[in-house]
Amino acid sequence: MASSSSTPRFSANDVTVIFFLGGPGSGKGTQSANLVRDYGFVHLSAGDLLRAEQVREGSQYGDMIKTYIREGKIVPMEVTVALLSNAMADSLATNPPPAGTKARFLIDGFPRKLDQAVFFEETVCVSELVLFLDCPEDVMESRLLKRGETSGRDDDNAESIRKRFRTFVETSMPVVDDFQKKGKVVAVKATGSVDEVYGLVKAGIEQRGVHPR
Ligand SMILES: Nc1ncnc2c1ncn2[C@@H]1O[C@H](COP(=O)(O)OP(=O)(O)O)[C@@H](O)[C@H]1O
Ligand SMILES: O=c1ccn([C@@H]2O[C@H](COP(=O)(O)OP(=O)(O)O)[C@@H](O)[C@H]2O)c(=O)[nH]1
Ligand SMILES: [Mg+2]
Repeated sequence: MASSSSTPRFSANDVTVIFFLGGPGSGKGTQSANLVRDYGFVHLSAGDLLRAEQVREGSQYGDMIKTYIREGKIVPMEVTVALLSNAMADSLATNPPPAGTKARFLIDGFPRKLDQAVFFEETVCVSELVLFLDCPEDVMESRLLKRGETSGRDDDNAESIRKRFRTFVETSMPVVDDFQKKGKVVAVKATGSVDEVYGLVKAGIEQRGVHPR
């Protein structure tokens, strides 16, 4: 039987996609800001896009997203992949990369499940690298509880954090392990200060040929 093959919406010849993974509170959002500043990445946080969709007037997904996020569950991938794909298209239309350069997308907090990784790479774009922040749960927990004092996020509480950790171990780490087998992972120890972690991040990606822009 002929196998069906789809062409991704964006060619890896035109855009560079780096997935940015790590447990909740490992520092993805914080380090993303550094990477945007120094490497010209467009930062797309799957969680931020879902939270924006949750409160968007007229969204049919608002209640569903709210429940999934509070329970630390993974929103059905069609929703998240559509948000990411459309955000990439919007960015390319409104803020194209300098002539002769490829647009760089840093996709933060995605893919969190193996089927999302496969679906995204088949339909949107093949990734170049996976940057992984490796951080123990006790460190992530204390960061998240502190973040919860001001974030206003209804998943930054002890009960939701426990559920998010469970989802991360059971569902998201297998994605990292799969990309590891393909030789695509740059793993960084994320327990140091923000500056220390960033130093390791920079060294890791530059070793893979990603340089400041
Ligand atoms: N290296 C670090 N040391 C101490 N606190 C950190 C560090 N990196 C991030 N934080 C803080 O920890 C919390 C979680 O970081 P964040 O970047 O939002 O992580 P993630 O996006 O992976 O959940 C934030 O309040 C952030 O300010
Ligand atoms: O691809 C994704 C990314 C996020 N989420 C949901 O959004 C929440 C928050 O994700 P975010 O990346 O913002 O959390 P962080 O890791 O930064 O704390 C997750 O727990 C999930 O419920 C999801 O369903 N699919
Ligand atoms: Mg984040």
